[in-house]
Amino acid sequence: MGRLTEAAAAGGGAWAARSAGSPRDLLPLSSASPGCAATMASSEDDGANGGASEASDDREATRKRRRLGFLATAWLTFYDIAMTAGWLVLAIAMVRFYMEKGTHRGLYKSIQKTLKFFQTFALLEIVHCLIGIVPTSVLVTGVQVSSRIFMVWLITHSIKPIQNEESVVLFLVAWTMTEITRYSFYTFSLLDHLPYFIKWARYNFFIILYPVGVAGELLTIYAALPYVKKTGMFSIRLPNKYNVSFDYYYFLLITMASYIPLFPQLYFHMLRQRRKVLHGEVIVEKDD
Ligand SMILES: CCCCCCCCCCCCC[C@@H](O)CC(=O)SCCNC(=O)CCNC(=O)[C@H](O)C(C)(C)COP(=O)(O)OP(=O)(O)OC[C@H]1O[C@@H](n2cnc3c(N)ncnc32)[C@H](O)[C@@H]1OP(=O)(O)O
Repeated sequence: MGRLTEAAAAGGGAWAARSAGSPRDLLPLSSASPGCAATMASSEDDGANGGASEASDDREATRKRRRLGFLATAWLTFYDIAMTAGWLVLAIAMVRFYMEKGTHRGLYKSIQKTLKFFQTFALLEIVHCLIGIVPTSVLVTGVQVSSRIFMVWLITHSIKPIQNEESVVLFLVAWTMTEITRYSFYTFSLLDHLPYFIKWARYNFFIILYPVGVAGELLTIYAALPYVKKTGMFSIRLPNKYNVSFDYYYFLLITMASYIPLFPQLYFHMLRQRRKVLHGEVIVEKDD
């Protein structure tokens, strides 16, 4: 499935190799890595394999924490609790706003500070991958986080006339539901008390929320196009002393087009994670 997935697989493998050292841990569990053929083995139904699978989950979690080290675990626990709380505050603020005003107009303005703070704070996820305290691929996380930062700062914050578009509500709702589930999943996993419904939600909600979020993002960028064209914002015209030109309007068109190759990679990556985590499928890598 192309480069993002390969990088994700490489990231997972590197994590296992870096942090464990036993031959079993050196096996990357993610799908197709470069030079490897992947086959599916063993499967179990959602939650059906109760006892044995939970016991092995617990052992795996304990092993993982031991590998992580106290400081990294403490930091990630703090980070995940803070992020869960931040996105929960955002969800409550959105629901309250809508119940009080009965419209989405003005919603973005009322929650923008919290949104900007917590979404920008998510840049640390790239750092977590880079320093190796989480086994996620830098590339997958980088694409995910940078597209959000781009939406928050270079689109919604910078282009005031689009802040009341319905599409903004679409991605806000999709992001908020996803992040509450995702960060609480990480928190409870680190604390070794992961309720099954959170695990289920983490690996099922995205099936709907990802396309909804992407639709919201693309429609918002689309709505921004006329304004960007008219004002020439963030564009550099020739002639200038550096002899460089940049057209934000075309940049936005290219960004929208880049969703076509990139989004399916993220989506299929999550579908594979879902099969692995919920159905216990192990992707066995075979050397060529
Ligand atoms: C400058 C212009 C840029 C323009 C770019 C244009 C690109 C366009 C394409 C991008 C489209 C994105 C659109 C998007 O913004 C829309 C939405 O988000 S809509 C809402 C729905 N979204 C989702 O569901 C997002 C899901 N995404 C994710 O879950 C992650 O972001 C992702 C990086 C994709 C997940 O990757 P992965 O599955 O590999 O990681 P895991 O979360 O499973 O983590 C792997 C293991 O690491 C542990 N981990 C990770 N982070 C933590 C943490 N903070 N604390 C503790 N542990 C952590 C995790 O538990 C896993 O461990 P294990 O495997 O042992 O269980």
